[in-house]
Amino acid sequence: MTDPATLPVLLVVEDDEGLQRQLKWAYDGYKVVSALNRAEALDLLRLHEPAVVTLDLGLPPDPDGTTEGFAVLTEILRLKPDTKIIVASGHGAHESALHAIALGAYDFCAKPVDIDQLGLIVARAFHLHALEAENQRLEAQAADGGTVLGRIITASPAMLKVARTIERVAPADVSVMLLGASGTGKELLARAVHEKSRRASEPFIAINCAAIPENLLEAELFGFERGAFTGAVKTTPGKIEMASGGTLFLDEIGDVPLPLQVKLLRFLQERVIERIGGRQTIPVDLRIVCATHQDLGAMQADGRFREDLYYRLAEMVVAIPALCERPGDAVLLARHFTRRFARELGTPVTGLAPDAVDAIDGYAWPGNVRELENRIKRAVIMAEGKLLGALDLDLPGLSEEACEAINLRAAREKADRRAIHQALIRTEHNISGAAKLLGISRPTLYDLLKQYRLNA
Ligand SMILES: Nc1ncnc2c1ncn2[C@@H]1O[C@H](COP(=O)(O)OP(=O)(O)OP(=O)(O)O)[C@@H](O)[C@H]1O
Repeated sequence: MTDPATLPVLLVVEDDEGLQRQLKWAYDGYKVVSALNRAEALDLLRLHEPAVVTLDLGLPPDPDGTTEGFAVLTEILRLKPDTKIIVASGHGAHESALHAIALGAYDFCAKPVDIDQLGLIVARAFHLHALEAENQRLEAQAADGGTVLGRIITASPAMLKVARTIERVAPADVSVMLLGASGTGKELLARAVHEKSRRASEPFIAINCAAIPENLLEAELFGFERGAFTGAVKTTPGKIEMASGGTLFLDEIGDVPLPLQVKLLRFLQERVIERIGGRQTIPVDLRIVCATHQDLGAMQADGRFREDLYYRLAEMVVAIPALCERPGDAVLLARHFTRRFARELGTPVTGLAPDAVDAIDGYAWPGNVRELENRIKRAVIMAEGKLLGALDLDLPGLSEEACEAINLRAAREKADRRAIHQALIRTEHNISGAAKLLGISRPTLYDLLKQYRLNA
């Protein structure tokens, strides 16, 4: 049996002792405490801080009117504004209801009270209260502990460690190499390095080496003199020169072709450049931050990346965990993006429905924060209700049936997927470790991964 001390407290304010007793026995999922009048009600409010109160409007000294009931309503909300108050009254039910709601009551129930109907309203009120409390907690976290380095949202120890490293490294003017999959926030962290450095008031210039065709990358980086090649109609400084004094962020450094790696190395050794077609050497003082999702170690081994360049670029190496390795962050970020896009796009969406929270928590996010951001944006645009549901997110493999467990088999599968996902995260995708955590054999885990089409 559940320990009554751990049950949520429901305060019943009711001067009819018979009804009071009836309510007390009707709801066995709560610890019901009862008050006969205003003084008792406020004492119990202070003592238990109940999330939900049912309030009879006809209380002494005005048992046939509503004045005392409204006074209690106002007083409870003044003391604890998040309390969900369900008002019950038989006196001029309709006007009383409207007035009570206007004063801040959560809902209304006409007398004579239908115990089952009131039970449903009470259950919904507790649920809503819990959701709001969780939202507030996460908001507070996001506004305080949840945001690091200015705008990076995280509550995961692995990412907080990254942020601390960046904070320590930023003022030191060493080159920084960020390692991480696409969408993990590499550019955001590169900006943080810049903003926390003595170069913060100078330019931050980013260039994605993978997005620019090989034959144009040199001109983009080093600039060119007028007439240097066909189409070079005017002298144009390159990104290196533009970043002078500040920070140059070379994204996808692994995509820089070998001849250009040589040129880049020379620049890093001598700190001067020559524009294409130019004869003048131009000194440039800047800091380099680079990033890649590729295995530069393997690329060095087979001669695709120069070792000497690697050591110039990687005075400090920071590995960024994938989103699925930051437990809790996906939901935290999803709430942040929901609020942001709802505000920016002017839609009435206010948050995430519980099934969306579950789906976000259980999905592997192969595209990391960028994928999450895009899915939330689309969902905010497309959503019909105030809360984003799991289906609005359009996650692969999440069909209508999967959202709502319609039977025991579906519920089991959902639970299995979740447990496997969490075990893989906790063991850093070590199959033996995950199988051990789950209390199953390796072959069984492989079977389940195959059955549920999960990535190891
Ligand atoms: N921890 C975070 N908090 C808030 N926003 C984030 C966080 N991480 C990433 N973002 C946002 O997610 C998007 C992708 O991040 P970013 O561009 O920094 O990733 P990236 O690793 O450089 O991606 P890519 O390799 O695809 O260029 C950006 O809009 C960024 O602002």
